[in-house]
Amino acid sequence: MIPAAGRGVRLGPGAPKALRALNGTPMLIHAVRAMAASRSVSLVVVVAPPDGAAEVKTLLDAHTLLPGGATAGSTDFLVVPGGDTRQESVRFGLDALPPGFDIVLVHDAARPLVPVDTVDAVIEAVRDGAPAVVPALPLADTVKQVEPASEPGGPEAVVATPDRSRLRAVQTPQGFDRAALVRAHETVTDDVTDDASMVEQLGLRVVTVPGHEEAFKVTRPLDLVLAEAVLARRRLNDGF
Ligand SMILES: Nc1ccn([C@@H]2O[C@H](COP(=O)(O)OP(=O)(O)OP(=O)(O)O)[C@@H](O)[C@H]2O)c(=O)n1
Ligand SMILES: C[C@](O)(CO)[C@H](O)COP(=O)(O)O
Repeated sequence: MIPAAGRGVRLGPGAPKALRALNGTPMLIHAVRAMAASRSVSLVVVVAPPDGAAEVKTLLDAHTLLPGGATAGSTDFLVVPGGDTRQESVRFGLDALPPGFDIVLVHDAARPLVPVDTVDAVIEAVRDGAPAVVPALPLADTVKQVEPASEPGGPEAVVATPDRSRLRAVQTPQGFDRAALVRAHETVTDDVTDDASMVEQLGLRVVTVPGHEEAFKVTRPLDLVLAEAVLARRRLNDGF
């Protein structure tokens, strides 16, 4: 499932983030291709901006989605309208998921360049029995815990420096046993930023697999520059 219903406020004014172009192709199309590149992915559910489902269907029809130039094959596509929060969008996607799919991957449209090996590693770990799996990377920076500033723009007091060796930055796709993910979305009411933390709240085991630096999230304007540079490098190295 690809939640793609966010506005992209941090990226600045413009179309919904997932529909903005990276080297001429909408970010969402890159993300769909990244997932469809896995032989294990047989259905992609795209959660579109609430009023953009028709536009997303048109885009999916207009682009080659599968590796090797195929336009149809073992991967099917479904588009559903999203909600006001990422959590709500994922729930709408889950509600629309047909029976017969026991493993669900949730992948941000905003991480369009995730390599297929990362996708496959997540699937493998769920198949091996983990109810929830997250790709994770060590942190490049030291992290500080702060108290909120007493006035807007004022200094924040540092209260702790967590042991960085035990912290991870997590990415998507996050992989789930479908029943665990559905239960998490039925049970957890806190507003959280990722699905794995909902499964954590059920007390189920969440494990990591190695993340990838190219699976970064396009969040701020500089990330667009980086994404286009990665695509240009791939074109040079791989010839596509
Ligand atoms: N109501 C929402 C909000 C977010 N998302 C999706 O969740 C993913 C991760 O969210 P993020 O990158 O934070 O996207 P935005 O919410 O669009 O970003 P911002 O907070 O800057 O507006 C994105 O693929 C985004 O489209 C979604 O499907 N529905
Ligand atoms: C799911 C996620 O991409 C994992 O890093 C992240 O939590 C999304 O958070 P955001 O607040 O929507 O950027």
